[in-house]
Amino acid sequence: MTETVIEAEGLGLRHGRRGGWALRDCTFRLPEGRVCAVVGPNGAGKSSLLALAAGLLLPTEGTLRTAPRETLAYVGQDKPLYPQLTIGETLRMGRELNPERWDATTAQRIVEAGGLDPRTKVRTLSGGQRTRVALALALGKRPVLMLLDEPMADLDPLARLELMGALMADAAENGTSVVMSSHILTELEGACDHLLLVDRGRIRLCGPIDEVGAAHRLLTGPVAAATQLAAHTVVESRTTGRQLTALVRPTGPVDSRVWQPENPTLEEILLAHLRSPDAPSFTTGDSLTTTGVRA
Ligand SMILES: Nc1ncnc2c1ncn2[C@@H]1O[C@H](COP(=O)(O)OP(=O)(O)OP(=O)(O)O)[C@@H](O)[C@H]1O
Repeated sequence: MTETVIEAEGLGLRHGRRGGWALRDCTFRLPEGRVCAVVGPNGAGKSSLLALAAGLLLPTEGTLRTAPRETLAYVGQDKPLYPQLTIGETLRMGRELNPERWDATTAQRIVEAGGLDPRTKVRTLSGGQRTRVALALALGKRPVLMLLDEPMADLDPLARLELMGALMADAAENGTSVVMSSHILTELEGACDHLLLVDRGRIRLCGPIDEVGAAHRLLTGPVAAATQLAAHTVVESRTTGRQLTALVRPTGPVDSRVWQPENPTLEEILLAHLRSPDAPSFTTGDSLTTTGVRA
């Protein structure tokens, strides 16, 4: 079994004593070397989870273990950079703070690809340009685990493609584990191989994207045969006249004389779970087994 970069057990977080639970009962593990999409609606708990993983917040209950702090890179939504420094000075600071691991070539390449002059002050940069510098700084650290909170939100489509490509190439070349959040699945689909769906503070889906896809079927058949579905885990079912369409996790063979099975898209799987808050969660075996986080 591969090493683990994040392991949560019974993880819960309240923001402040009187706040509600931003996360509750979260148990999962993320194997090393994956590019994981953390998706979920606004307010689901994605940023809270990433901030916990980055060590910026402490759990209210349960545990969260990650790779050692000095091997993490975190880019939050607010992209904390020093506004009075130039881009060049920012990268030099990155090098000084990470003398052992700093990869100047990669950091510079990311900055140059955006046509940015290293003499430019950070405070004069646009939101998307700041994101680019923050990602250059994060990649330059040559981290074991990159935690990116909505990294693509303020990038134009070209910059998004280019930076996503750079991130993926880096992850593939160096085996970097990447965890990035978005509330727009299409932004991450294709780039990620692992999925974590967070909804109302709970983990609803967790596992390799291909396994999550393979575990679900979209069945269409007569309403009269609805009772047959009880043999499976029904995530969502909808009727149109006499026809029933259900997203299920089959627990055995499906009678193909009665049901027309299709492979749902990932978006269909996510939306069905979000529309059905009481549907059971799905976590692949490998996402639950405890192995201990790499020291
Ligand atoms: N500093 C804070 N103080 C109090 N409550 C907070 C704080 N930060 C987040 N919350 C609450 O915690 C819950 C989870 O918020 P979080 O920011 O983690 O969600 P999110 O999935 O990242 O949302 P979005 O997609 O909108 O960024 C929300 O109910 C939010 O109101």
